[in-house]
Amino acid sequence: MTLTPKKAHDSLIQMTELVLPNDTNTFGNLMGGRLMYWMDIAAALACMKHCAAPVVTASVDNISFENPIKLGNVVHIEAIVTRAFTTSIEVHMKVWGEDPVLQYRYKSNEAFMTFVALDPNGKSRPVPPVVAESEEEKKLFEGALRRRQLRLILGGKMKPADAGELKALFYEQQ
Ligand SMILES: CCCCCCCCCCCCCCCC(=O)SCCNC(=O)CCNC(=O)[C@H](O)C(C)(C)COP(=O)(O)OP(=O)(O)OC[C@H]1O[C@@H](n2cnc3c(N)ncnc32)[C@H](O)[C@@H]1OP(=O)(O)O
Repeated sequence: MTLTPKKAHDSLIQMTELVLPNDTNTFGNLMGGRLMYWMDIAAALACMKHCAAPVVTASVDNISFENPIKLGNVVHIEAIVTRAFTTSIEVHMKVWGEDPVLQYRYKSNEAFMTFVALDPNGKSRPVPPVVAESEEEKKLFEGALRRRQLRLILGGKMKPADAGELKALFYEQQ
């Protein structure tokens, strides 16, 4: 089956949330788990925009929380697909906090998640290729193959010996 390629930019999701008391820990900061929940939804919506099918989260790459987000601050999440493989799609997310009174933004974190598209029987189904246009989209597209190999090795789905893209980074061609 040949699927029509779609622009990365057309998948963009911008989500805004307000940090309320029920979202925070005892320090008055947004709980990491609540942020990951919002990121999961934003990323899934970007994937669904891309592939027009239900998706499930297959994996979440490393997430580092650079700055706490305070009670009463705003969370901005941008999610965009970077590359599609056969049935899976990688999504890149950027997260900022914002003080809505003092009106400044600060970076919270960045992350990659991978989703798999499902057919009506719950089986994985093919997804359209991604067309990367901007310099940033091209850079993300280009790195996606290496990130995929790394996460499949860590997830026990690929043997390190088969990770050609990663090996090319570390070994010179003979
Ligand atoms: C009633 C209808 C409503 C419809 C309207 C829906 C509305 C919806 C709104 C959604 C908004 C919220 C969305 C939240 C989404 C969740 O939170 S979903 C819940 C959490 N996730 C899960 O439960 C998923 C559980 N895992 C699985 O089902 C299966 O392991 C998976 C992910 C489908 C993969 O299955 P598998 O048999 O291992 O598949 P396999 O054929 O080997 O590989 C398929 C693809 O998965 C990739 N893959 C497998 N493992 C990994 C891994 N660890 N890392 C990366 N990729 C992997 C493979 O590389 C392969 O990719 P391609 O090479 O085809 O591109």
